[in-house]
Amino acid sequence: MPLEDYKRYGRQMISENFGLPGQLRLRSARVLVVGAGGLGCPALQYLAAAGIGMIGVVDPDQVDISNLQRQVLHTTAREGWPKALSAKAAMEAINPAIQVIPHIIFLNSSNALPLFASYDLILDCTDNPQTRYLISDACVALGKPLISGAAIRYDGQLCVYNLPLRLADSEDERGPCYRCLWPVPPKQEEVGTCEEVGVLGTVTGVIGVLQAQAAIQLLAGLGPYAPEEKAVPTLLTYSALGNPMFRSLKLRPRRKDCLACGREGGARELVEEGDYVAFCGGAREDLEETGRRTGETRVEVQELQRRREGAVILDVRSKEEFSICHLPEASNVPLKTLLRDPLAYIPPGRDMYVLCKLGNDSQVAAHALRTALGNSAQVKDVVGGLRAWSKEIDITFPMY
Ligand SMILES: Nc1ncnc2c1ncn2[C@@H]1O[C@H](COP(=O)(O)OP(=O)(O)OP(=O)(O)O)[C@@H](O)[C@H]1O
Repeated sequence: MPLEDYKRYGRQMISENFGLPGQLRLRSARVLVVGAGGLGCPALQYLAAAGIGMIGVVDPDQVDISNLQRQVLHTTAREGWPKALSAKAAMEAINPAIQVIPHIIFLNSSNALPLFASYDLILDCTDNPQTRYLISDACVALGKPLISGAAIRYDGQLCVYNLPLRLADSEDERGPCYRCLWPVPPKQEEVGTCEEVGVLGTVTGVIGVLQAQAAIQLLAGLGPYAPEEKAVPTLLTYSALGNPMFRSLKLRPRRKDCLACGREGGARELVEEGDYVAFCGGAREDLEETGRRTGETRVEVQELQRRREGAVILDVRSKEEFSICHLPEASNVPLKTLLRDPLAYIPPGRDMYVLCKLGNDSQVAAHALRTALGNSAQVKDVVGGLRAWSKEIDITFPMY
């Protein structure tokens, strides 16, 4: 190990059971982080600082100002950069001795297996169920441990899937995979993104750092991952507003009937079939094909602008979002409240325009209102929501 590394890593090397062997294991490790967003940034930051020899960063997205509240490797000056390159720049500024490999690609079933093959360990720092299933299946197919994080609103989760249980010998006994725990994907309407339902930067920070911590422990063989121990797979949940904030659940062993890890070659077949979007309920834009979007019942923001005077405008965002900004004529009934009793919100005989931030929730709300009314064209939803309004009608309207 180069002389300067003794100084750089001294504080962690003197920690009990870490030593020079621990540092050398980190130095020769290859870790792949999928997603350089809210979870990926803190995870990458600590992996880089700790001296992981080779770190791959997968993300096709570009840095946006709305990312900076939590995606701590990116900067205002790097707005518009590919996140993988921005992360690389930040990580190399912390630690120039490591190798950072940016992959500016969307992970899919064609590229996952060849990409994962060159790494020892995978971190899932993404934000959508189809990618989570794909990453887990690819890890099972290649026998790689998967450190998975998730965070939304004030809550987060951490789990190490496909965990080798006996690290000292070659017996390939492993803990459950993502599909063992979640054989059925969540319903689309239950999956909220950070953009839709919000997240605190510190919450993604806690979980991302815990992912890096699990990676370091696993690679250096510390604590529950020490070679003489038998690792116990657990699901750690974190709730910033909870008491206690952390809970740890011991996981059941692998499911014998798991489609991925329950049968030889199952995971590889799943990756090769590549049916992840359909498995998770189709692309969200599929709402367009369900018949909810028709010329008669969807209007562009220009039409809302023409008809806003005297019209009933129902804004179905949360009360917090409504308090940030709203059209002066609009009244607020959050989607969840509206869905409990849609009929209660319909003004007799007047046209109603349903509005939200992006134009997704308003479709769901308008559909519920029309169904309650017996398919009336009286209820219309506004394509593109307030984002379209702020782009096309009023550029001074705040967008968040
Ligand atoms: N299949 C995938 N391949 C590579 N990266 C992915 C994939 N799916 C998601 N990601 C990345 O994971 C990251 C998740 O970050 P985060 O949850 O903070 O959301 P975001 O998309 O950056 O922000 P927001 O939801 O606020 O728009 C994103 O940068 C996204 O591009």
